[in-house]
Amino acid sequence: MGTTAIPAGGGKAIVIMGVSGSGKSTIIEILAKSLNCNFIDADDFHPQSNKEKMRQGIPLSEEDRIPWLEALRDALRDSLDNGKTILLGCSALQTRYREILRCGDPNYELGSYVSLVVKFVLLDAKAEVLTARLNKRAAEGKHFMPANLLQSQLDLLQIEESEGILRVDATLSPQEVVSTVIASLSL
Ligand SMILES: Nc1ncnc2c1ncn2[C@@H]1O[C@H](COP(=O)(O)OP(=O)(O)OP(=O)(O)O)[C@@H](O)[C@H]1O
Ligand SMILES: O=C(O)[C@H](O)[C@@H](O)[C@H](O)[C@H](O)CO
Repeated sequence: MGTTAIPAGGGKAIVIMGVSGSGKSTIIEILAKSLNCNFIDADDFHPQSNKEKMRQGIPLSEEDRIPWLEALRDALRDSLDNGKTILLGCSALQTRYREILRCGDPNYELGSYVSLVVKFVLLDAKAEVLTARLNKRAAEGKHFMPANLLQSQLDLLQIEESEGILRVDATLSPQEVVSTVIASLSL
């Protein structure tokens, strides 16, 4: 048999996406508890060189992002192959980046944007809200990502209506965001 079998057990991959400060790390932790499933924070998959670049206020390049996204795709595939639902918090700013992640689904056909198992949820908030959150987080010394990289991320964020991405208001409370995701995706 080949390697294109439908994932056993009907697991799903839910990718919580958006720019820095939108709440990906916060939401995946709470959602994972609600769904009793594993989660991956894409930050944990960055090589030290990527983190150091961001720490210095330099946006990642395509060359920095592609191997990172491919490693994340492989992690999604591993989970799905084992029939497990997995959550991923990842910026996934461009359609072509999301295409790499959709390939975690062994049956995904590139360009169709319809994967029954890899779904995207965009955490949506205005720049002012995000800047305030990032400044606060940086002041607390909690994260390597500086607020001055936010504009480069907003510039890169690309959403095509044909992708059918679920858009959720990221200014709701974390619990409300989680409840909305669960209800909207019938999880
Ligand atoms: N729904 C929310 N309401 C209010 N504050 C929030 C909400 N979600 C997250 N925050 C706060 O905003 C800050 C950024 O959240 P978080 O680190 O989860 O974002 P992120 O998208 O993972 O960011 P990055 O991509 O930079 O890692 C944190 O200080 C967090 O506590
Ligand atoms: O695509 C990117 O530039 C990266 O994923 C960044 O978004 C960071 O990982 C994240 O925002 C910091 O936590």
